[in-house]
Amino acid sequence: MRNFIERMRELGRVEEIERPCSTVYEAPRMASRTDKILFFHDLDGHRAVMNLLSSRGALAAALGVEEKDLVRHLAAMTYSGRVVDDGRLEGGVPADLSRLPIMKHFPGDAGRYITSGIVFSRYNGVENASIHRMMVLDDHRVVARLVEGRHTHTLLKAALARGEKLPVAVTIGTHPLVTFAACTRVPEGKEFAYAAELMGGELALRECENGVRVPDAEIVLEGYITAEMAPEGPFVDITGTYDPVRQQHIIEFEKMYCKEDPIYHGILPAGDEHKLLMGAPYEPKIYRAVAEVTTVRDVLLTKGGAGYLHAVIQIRKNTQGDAKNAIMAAFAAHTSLKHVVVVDEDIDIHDPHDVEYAIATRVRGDTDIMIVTGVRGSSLDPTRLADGTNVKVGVDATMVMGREDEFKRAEWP
Ligand SMILES: C=C(C)CCOP(=O)(O)O
Ligand SMILES: [Mn+2]
Repeated sequence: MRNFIERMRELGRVEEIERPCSTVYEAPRMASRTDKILFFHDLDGHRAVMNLLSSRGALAAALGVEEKDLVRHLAAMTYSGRVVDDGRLEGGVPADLSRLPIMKHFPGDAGRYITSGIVFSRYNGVENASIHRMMVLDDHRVVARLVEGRHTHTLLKAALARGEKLPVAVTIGTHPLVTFAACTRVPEGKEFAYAAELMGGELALRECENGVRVPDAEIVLEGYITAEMAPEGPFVDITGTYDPVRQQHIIEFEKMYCKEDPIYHGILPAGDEHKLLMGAPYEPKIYRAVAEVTTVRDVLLTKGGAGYLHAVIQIRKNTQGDAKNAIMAAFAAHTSLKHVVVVDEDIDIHDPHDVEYAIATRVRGDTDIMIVTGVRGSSLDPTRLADGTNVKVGVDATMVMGREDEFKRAEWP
């Protein structure tokens, strides 16, 4: 992470905050007003960064590609990087969360939340990595939101069924591409290989005392997810609304490992970094799925759609029904997706006005809108029903094939 910050410094993308700042609302509010990296030198006495990866430009820079090639580049990945064994993680001390500048973000949040913690777990030979929001209970315990049916939850269930706890190590302050890999729903056990591939081919891992392996990080918290539960939330998540209280599992930390003068990383809920990390990993997945049914050009999860619920897909139609097939492929690739608009190649998917123009001139409400009811939607969408189902809408905003001349915008020679 330090190398990445240094590179962003050279690009003029880091704002140094030398004055003392508070972890309660002040730092989160400052992060909401810029997409530059904020480097706090005194966040309640500690060093911390926010907005580490808060623009597509930053992600492209981290990957060493042009922004316009981002989705195509990611869609070509094969989850095939190499993991290098770097021995044991040394220097652990008893866990003490009071030594970290953990923030309270919004007034109605139930407490302080770790928002960038990657939960690495290992059970029965299967390893997983994913971010979970974690509400602090005391100096060594948090309660974590584990979405049912996802990998961490599945591994936990397997451990609990055998009367065991799930060994985990939570890292804070990793290279942003490692974080990006952890935010991607890869096939089971492929997170390290994907992170290594994104990083250029290799990723070194160290093993904690409980057997869990972790990449380089500013802070590592080692412990177990237990059978014990506690109320978690309310918490402002990706939509900027309060996600309600649920009973969730408690993580008990026994040890922590810190670099010298560690740099804590806080992700602002519903901020640009959160949107990028939660949404952008689905763009290549949707790209690949749509490529199976037609010629796909580009995919974007829009900021207005909370970076997570709305997709715009640019295709070149080969047959008249292609846009509808693309809609179905997208919903299958990202089950939390709610609304999707499919456009032609002449529409700039990064320009909301252009997308609206396509909707205005290429959509007939009776034939071009697909409504799917009773499907699994995002647990974070305020319109979901209690059973988790929701309604999805697909909009075919492409020209009718064979009648292109009637839809094409006039141009000067
Ligand atoms: C941050 C959370 C709770 C992940 C949301 O996952 P989803 O319900 O699958 O959209
Ligand atoms: Mn996984």
